[in-house]
Amino acid sequence: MPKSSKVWVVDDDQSIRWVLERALSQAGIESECFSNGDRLLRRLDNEQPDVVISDIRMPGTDGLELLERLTASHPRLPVIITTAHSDLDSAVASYQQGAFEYLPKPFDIDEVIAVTERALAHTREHLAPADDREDLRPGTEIIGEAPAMQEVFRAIGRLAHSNITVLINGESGTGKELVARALHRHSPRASQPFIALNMAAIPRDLMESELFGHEKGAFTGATARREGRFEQANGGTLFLDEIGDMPPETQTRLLRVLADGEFYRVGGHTPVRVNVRIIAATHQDLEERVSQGDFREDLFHRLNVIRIHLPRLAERREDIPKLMEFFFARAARELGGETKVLLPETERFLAELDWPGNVRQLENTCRWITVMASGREVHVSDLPPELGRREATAPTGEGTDWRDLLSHWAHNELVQGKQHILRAAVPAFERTLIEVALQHTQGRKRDAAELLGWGRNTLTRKMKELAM
Ligand SMILES: Nc1ncnc2c1ncn2[C@@H]1O[C@H](COP(=O)(O)OP(=O)(O)OP(=O)(O)O)[C@@H](O)[C@H]1O
Repeated sequence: MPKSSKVWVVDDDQSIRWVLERALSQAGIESECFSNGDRLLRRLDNEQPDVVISDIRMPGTDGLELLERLTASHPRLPVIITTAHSDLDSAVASYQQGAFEYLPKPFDIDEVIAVTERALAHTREHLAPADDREDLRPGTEIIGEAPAMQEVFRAIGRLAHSNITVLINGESGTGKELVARALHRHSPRASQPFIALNMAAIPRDLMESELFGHEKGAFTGATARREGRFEQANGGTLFLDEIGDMPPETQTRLLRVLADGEFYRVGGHTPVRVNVRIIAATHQDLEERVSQGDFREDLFHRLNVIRIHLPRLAERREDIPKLMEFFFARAARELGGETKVLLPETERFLAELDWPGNVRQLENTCRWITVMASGREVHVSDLPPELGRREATAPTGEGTDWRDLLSHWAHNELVQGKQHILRAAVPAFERTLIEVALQHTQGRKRDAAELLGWGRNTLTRKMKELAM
């Protein structure tokens, strides 16, 4: 049986040392605390712990430096890195330098104990972690302190050395492409191309040529030979977004390429060999699509090697303020003007919304506010009307001219890059007036037409057009 195990804890914050020491002792694990990395290193000359838990930021030798020295001198010693500054970079850096685990603060004590016990078991089995370190690459700008996002960061960190196929799941606008790019940037293929392709955006009959390219004369309009995305991504990563929308015949071809590592261009007879890492994403329930016969099961299993789930924004509301701060800074840079800041009540109001468009909707809202709000501080009344801010302003609606609301709406549509906005606005405008007139006349169309200033036939025709 193993001798009594010892965990060394390094943190410059005395209260954290106290909390950890107490929690470990309650779990029956012996520990010893150090206020900085240098002390621990000195002690290491004549003694050795079974596990080290170290903070990442400390005066003197910081967590990453300590980790580097420990992995060099004691490659089998598991080091758990903790950090209050939870960001993707520290997670990835920890794993790249060989950390056993990464724990963002404030931590869940049960999790700390569970991880420590795993690390102790690891030491007992004498399994050395892989020690092929890579340089840390610069910021990836994924904001996420919520536990679910920390899981995502850990997954990216753990996958940093691999070329494995990954399937990313999550609603539209949750950051799937961003995560795919981070996976690529932290992979051995980082210096090679990253090619993104959205299956939902490509017409079905062009999909195969888009993916695999075509030879000259392969079909009408194929006036020259064209490289497909697979060839462009050779050596790098191909990100297949909305994979659930891939038509069955393309699924079959994709499966073959994944199995054989080669394909034929459309109209071609010579096989083309490629080495491409696939990262796929979908907002759909692919298992469900498989069970309905809409997605090939064998392809699903090939893609579903590692799965990363991105939660809806409403499931990580605690990240909303940080995300907004980040998007305000970006919007000010891109669109000009000052960086907006939220007043506390505005922040509270925004943190409670549902955000069906997820992070993308939040980002667009920040752009909108940057252009539209007059002061630097953002009041609830400065928010776009479709966020339902009315309840939060004067309940009577007094002082809110509908033309202001309409103009807010139109600005918002244009900021989002929409076109032909009259097509959406005019029917909505007519529908609203018709509904109100009908309410006033208890549904009598003849009278409602009168109130609107139309003939009865015009009203009937309009209602039909508007499917009312
Ligand atoms: N955690 C995050 N931190 C910072 N920016 C983010 C984050 N998540 C998403 N974004 C930003 O939000 C926008 C939408 O993200 P992205 O395109 O990655 O979403 P998606 O899930 O791929 O959407 P879709 O399925 O509609 O293509 C992008 O501008 C992205 O940079």
